[in-house]
Amino acid sequence: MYPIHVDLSGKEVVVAGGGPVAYRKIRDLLKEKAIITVISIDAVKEIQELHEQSKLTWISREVKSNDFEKAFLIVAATNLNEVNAEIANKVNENQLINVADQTQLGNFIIPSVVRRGKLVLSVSTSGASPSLSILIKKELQQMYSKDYESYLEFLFECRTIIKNEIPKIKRKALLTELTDPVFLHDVNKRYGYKKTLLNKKFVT
Ligand SMILES: C[C@@]1(CC(=O)O)C2=NC(=C\c3[nH]c(c(CCC(=O)O)c3CC(=O)O)Cc3[nH]c(c(CC(=O)O)c3CCC(=O)O)/C=C3\N/C(=C\2)[C@@H](CCC(=O)O)[C@]3(C)CC(=O)O)/[C@H]1CCC(=O)O
Ligand SMILES: NC(=O)c1ccc[n+]([C@@H]2O[C@H](COP(=O)([O-])OP(=O)(O)OC[C@H]3O[C@@H](n4cnc5c(N)ncnc54)[C@H](O)[C@@H]3O)[C@@H](O)[C@H]2O)c1
Repeated sequence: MYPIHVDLSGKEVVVAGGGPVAYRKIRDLLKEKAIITVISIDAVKEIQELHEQSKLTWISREVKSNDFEKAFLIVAATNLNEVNAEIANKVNENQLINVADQTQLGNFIIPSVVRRGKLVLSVSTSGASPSLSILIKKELQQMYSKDYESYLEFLFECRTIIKNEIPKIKRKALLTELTDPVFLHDVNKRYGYKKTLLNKKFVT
């Protein structure tokens, strides 16, 4: 599987099933500002509440074959193997589909994720062991402190200045210099560096 990070804002997502597994996926999809429709005979109370708050649309019935036509991304998470398999069979080859109980029938896997602002660390075992993914995620949570969030903002700001203001030939060295670990914890060093960078822009 080819790992990519996809922008789901404003995209139509259809989730089949309304149990705890569907809800876990929905919670993360909502953070991505996807437009979510849940089609499920019944649904856990969290999904019902999200529907009442107009944060998603829950249609309370069995899935039908044309429910998925307009979806950019589909999650098949009913508790029935044959229903999930039928959904995978119906979608067209340009749609993204995750099948919660039969990975091989879908074309993407949902990883375990650690977020530190712009830093996104995602772990997958290619379906071999979700439990190991969770364990590795916890190790990464320990290794990558919350400091990374503001550090990434600093890196982003500096890189934007470098890309916009510094001639191409000088960029690579500056971009490499930026990843010096000294900037991770020392906010004053970040401030100093940014000032130097802004000065450089006028002399180059
Ligand atoms: C990471 C995470 C993302 C998420 O779902 O948000 C995720 N599973 C999580 C939790 C979890 N899943 C399971 C348990 C029980 C313990 C265990 O069995 O180990 C727990 C633990 C718990 O619930 O605490 C059981 C399980 N999972 C799958 C099957 C079906 C099968 O294997 O065929 C079964 C057996 C069902 C049964 O018994 O019938 C399938 C998949 N689960 C995946 C992802 C994909 C592979 C990821 C990878 O490549 O590693 C994949 C292939 C499909 C997919 O969903 O894309 C999320 C952790 C979020 C976090 O906390 O970070
Ligand atoms: N991928 C994962 O991370 C993972 C983890 C654990 C379990 N699973 C698998 O995911 C599936 C769902 O787990 P769960 O605990 O949420 O199950 P669940 O039984 O709690 O919920 C199933 C949902 O599917 C709905 N449903 C059933 N048939 C339907 C149909 N024809 N049309 C529409 N909705 C229908 C039910 O109303 C219910 O809301 C199971 O097959 C389980 O083995 C996947």
